[in-house]
Amino acid sequence: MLHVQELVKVYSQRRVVDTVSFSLRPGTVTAFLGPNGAGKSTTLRMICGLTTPTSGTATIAGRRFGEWPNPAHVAGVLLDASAVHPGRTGRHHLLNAAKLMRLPAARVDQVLGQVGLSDAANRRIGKYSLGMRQRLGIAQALLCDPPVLILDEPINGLDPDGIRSTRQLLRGYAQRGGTVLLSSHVLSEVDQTADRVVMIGQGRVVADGPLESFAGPARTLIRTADLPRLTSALHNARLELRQTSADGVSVAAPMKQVSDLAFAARVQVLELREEQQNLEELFFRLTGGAR
Ligand SMILES: Nc1ncnc2c1ncn2[C@@H]1O[C@H](COP(=O)(O)OP(=O)(O)OP(=O)(O)O)[C@@H](O)[C@H]1O
Repeated sequence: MLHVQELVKVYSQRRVVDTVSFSLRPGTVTAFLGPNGAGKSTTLRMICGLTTPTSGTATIAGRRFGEWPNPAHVAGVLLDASAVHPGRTGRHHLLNAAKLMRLPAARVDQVLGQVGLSDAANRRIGKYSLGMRQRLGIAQALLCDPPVLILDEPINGLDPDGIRSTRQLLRGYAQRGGTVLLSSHVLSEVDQTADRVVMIGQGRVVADGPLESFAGPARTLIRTADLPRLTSALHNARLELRQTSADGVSVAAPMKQVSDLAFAARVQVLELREEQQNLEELFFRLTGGAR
């Protein structure tokens, strides 16, 4: 459905995108993940025909995106959620887009409902939060009900409710056979949304695989009123640990195991939670520390 083949972009003699290749199948959500400046947006812009590749090709359903007579029917794109007129209302903005695409006004209300913006539809975009603009951008990408969605950092700026509903929306879209490519620089943003991760660093794909293959060994953060007693119990269980604060340690074990050990050691637990996977650490692990 979407094929990226050896895409290269050189700016000022620097390869900001360096021989990037991947193919996406219908029915999947793929996260294009990498630190700031890794080359994600440039790759997405090349896929959408907004930036000319130095070499390589990107096709959607067999043709370059810009070669399709009605590209919005082939792929819905959200690259910059701030590129909207602040004086217009959300509904007005989408009605204009719908008119250009010869879609009925009723479709606008459908997509506004899909992204949870019905109540804010008649407010000026200038009064929208970043998260609301992101959702408006997703609504616009959905207007023609295209088989492919390409979204640059769509979860950035969303509140927890917005993240949850966007996840459900994208998962549902993929379950109905859609193909989603979304970029992010935060692993935890995409870990419940994506099936697959293509990770990019310094313009190169450094890893590509199912999401599960990216999860490192589970770690748990625990804070306690009696750290010496807890660390002694953790050492006895032969667990690797590192101190993170005056009263806390990070333990290389699942939360249940750490909780059981703390209980058995009879220490008072002040905080217990799974440690968030750190993208920088993950990136180092995947690249063998070479940057
Ligand atoms: N038009 C341009 N001219 C020169 N350099 C550019 C241009 N566009 C992007 N770059 C550079 O290319 C590199 C990759 O940028 P890109 O925006 O693709 O990264 P990104 O992974 O999307 O990062 P971010 O998450 O910060 O947007 C950066 O070093 C950026 O400064």
